Amino acid sequence: MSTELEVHNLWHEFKSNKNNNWVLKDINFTLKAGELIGLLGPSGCGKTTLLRLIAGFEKPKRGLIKKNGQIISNNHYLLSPERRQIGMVFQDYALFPHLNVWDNVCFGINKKEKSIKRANWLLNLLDIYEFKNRYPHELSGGQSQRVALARALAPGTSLVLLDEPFCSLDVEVRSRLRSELSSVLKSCSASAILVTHDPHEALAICDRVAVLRSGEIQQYSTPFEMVLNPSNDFIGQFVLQKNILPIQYIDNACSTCIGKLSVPFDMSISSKSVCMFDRNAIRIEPCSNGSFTVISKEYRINHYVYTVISESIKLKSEMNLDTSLSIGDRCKVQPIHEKNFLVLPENIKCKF
Ligand SMILES: Nc1ncnc2c1ncn2[C@@H]1O[C@H](COP(=O)(O)OP(=O)(O)OP(=O)(O)O)[C@@H](O)[C@H]1O
Repeated sequence: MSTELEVHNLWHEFKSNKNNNWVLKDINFTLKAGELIGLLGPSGCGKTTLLRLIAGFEKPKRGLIKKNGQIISNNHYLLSPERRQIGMVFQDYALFPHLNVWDNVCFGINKKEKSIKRANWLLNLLDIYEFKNRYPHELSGGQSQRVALARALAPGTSLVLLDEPFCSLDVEVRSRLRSELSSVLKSCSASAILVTHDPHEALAICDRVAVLRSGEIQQYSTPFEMVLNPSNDFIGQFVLQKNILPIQYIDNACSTCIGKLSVPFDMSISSKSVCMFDRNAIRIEPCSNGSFTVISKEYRINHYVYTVISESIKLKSEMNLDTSLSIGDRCKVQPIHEKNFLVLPENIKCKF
């Protein structure tokens, strides 16, 4: 598979930042032709900035970006956005309000027979052919986003940047559209970068996921590898929604504030080690002198998710619907020993 995009040692700051306050720090990744990669991270971590650098709206302070082997950005060269052959799809659709669906999709393409054929093919592929003559205000959110995707792909684009494209859609439309996305991209032989802050979305549909935190990539791997081998506690907590607890190895046993855990002895366990486990790997029980307090209780279809806190330790526990704890109740937390407790000896640096 050839390489569509390469990002090498990319650093970025905005002019207003005077304290060496980098918004992006030493970003490195490649995108292969036909791949869909996710750019995942919490608000403010630099996802949109990275997308804007790739699109050519900003010049990087250090490092370079290559597309199909050619440099398109470095700190003294910027190929203009319209010459990059990169399509963009935004959260708010950004359709031209005065143009109908057909004219929106055909905007910016030549009106030769081949292009017209492709535009019609895309309208059919995205199931919006019947709305060809409608204006944006006559479309639903899902239909508008389909038009935006068709418009981004119409010029024969080989790379599409999608900035939180499903954010304003309701749950059902969102899940239908995102499950169609990879097959639409494959039909067009296009690669894409999908910006999202939703770990489920990124893990569900992307071939590889880059997780950003405070401008740094924490891990770039397939979803499977991320689940199997998370590189640090941030990946465990933010991406995999796991509990994290500091551990110590005392008297041949792994000790935590919720009791001893049966994890294999590991020479590399240190004072920086943590263990990671699922919400169903602990049980909470009412206990008037327990060291934890319930701070939230959320109803899910067949269980509750409780959040309990003790000093700086916050844990989440999935409990049956017959659990009678309420917010403010004291409780104790016990590990369920048959479950998996993964030890992270120390935060490991990201792998590429
Ligand atoms: N034009 C700008 N000038 C100065 N600072 C900026 C500018 N644009 C973004 N920033 C800052 O850069 C950081 C990263 O912003 P960015 O929009 O890339 O984050 P994000 O991960 O996309 O966030 P969100 O998920 O909330 O959209 C933020 O601290 C933001 O305040």
